[in-house]
Amino acid sequence: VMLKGKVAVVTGAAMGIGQATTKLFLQNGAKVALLDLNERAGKSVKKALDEEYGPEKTVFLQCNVESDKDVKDAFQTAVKTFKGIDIVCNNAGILNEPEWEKSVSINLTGVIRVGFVALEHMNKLTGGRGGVIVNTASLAGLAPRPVFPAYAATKHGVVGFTRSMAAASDALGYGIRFNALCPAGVQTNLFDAIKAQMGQFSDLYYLVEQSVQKGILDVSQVAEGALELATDETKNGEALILRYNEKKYAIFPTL
Ligand SMILES: NC(=O)C1=CN([C@@H]2O[C@H](COP(=O)(O)OP(=O)(O)OC[C@H]3O[C@@H](n4cnc5c(N)ncnc54)[C@H](O)[C@@H]3O)[C@@H](O)[C@H]2O)C=CC1
Ligand SMILES: CCCCCC(=O)/C=C/C=C\C/C=C\C/C=C\CCCC(=O)O
Repeated sequence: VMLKGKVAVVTGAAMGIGQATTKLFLQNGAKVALLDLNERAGKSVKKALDEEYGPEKTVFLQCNVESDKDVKDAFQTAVKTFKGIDIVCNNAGILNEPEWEKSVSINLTGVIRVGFVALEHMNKLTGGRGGVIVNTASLAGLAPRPVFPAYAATKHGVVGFTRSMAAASDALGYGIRFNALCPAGVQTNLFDAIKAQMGQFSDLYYLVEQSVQKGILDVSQVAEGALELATDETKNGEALILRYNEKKYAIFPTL
């Protein structure tokens, strides 16, 4: 129970990596506010979690990370319900090359929006109790990926935002750690829909097939990575790379 007494907010919590992270955090004693656009899936997950952990451990809040009002309202309700926030998993994301502007809006603008709203509540300088923000980027945030360039751009943005906020937090004394999770392919709905979502790059689908042949991650492995970044107090401004049978921290050039 590494998270006893802690309160977490997870975006994109209704499915995939967000749902697995929510479950692992609950198993470790945290209370979790589940934020997701998909109300039906969110309510159904909440119902299942109520049976396993008790209704007081979670709250589901419908929230579109593209909406300032939704995000502010959801954080306010989470703080009121659980008396503060210690951990935020900024995880909601899509992969849709034809709708690249929407991808930027959710994957990058949404992560920045949620990060800044979280900061208002968690910043030690303004009455918060500090904590940690784990942003779900991707391996596509660290290396070029011809199979989905716009998605890769959003994820590079997430890594850059995370590392910059970590440095700002250090310099200003927010008491908040910022880390990025960088997984390779993970078995989720997003992964299953990949070919159609590649749009004009779908001729490169064979590269995805080649990569997948080596193996693909389970959501539980990514959730373990999120837990490590959330609990290891020595990690700030780090990017944790998760690949099939491999886990390591990214080494960045000092410029
Ligand atoms: N599946 C994979 O291979 C990998 C996924 N990732 C990243 O992990 C994160 C989670 O992805 P998965 O679990 O695979 O996807 P998923 O599609 O299984 O789940 C994503 C969740 O985010 C929610 N969501 C989508 N747009 C939203 C919005 N505007 N506001 C609030 N919630 C929204 C969805 O309703 C869904 O519940 C994403 O950021 C994705 O880019 C990173 C590396 C690999
Ligand atoms: C290796 C990049 C992993 C990016 C993972 C991600 O964020 C979403 C992936 C969704 C589906 C595809 C899954 C695995 C294979 C992905 C990319 C293969 C890249 C091949 C290449 O660019 O050479």
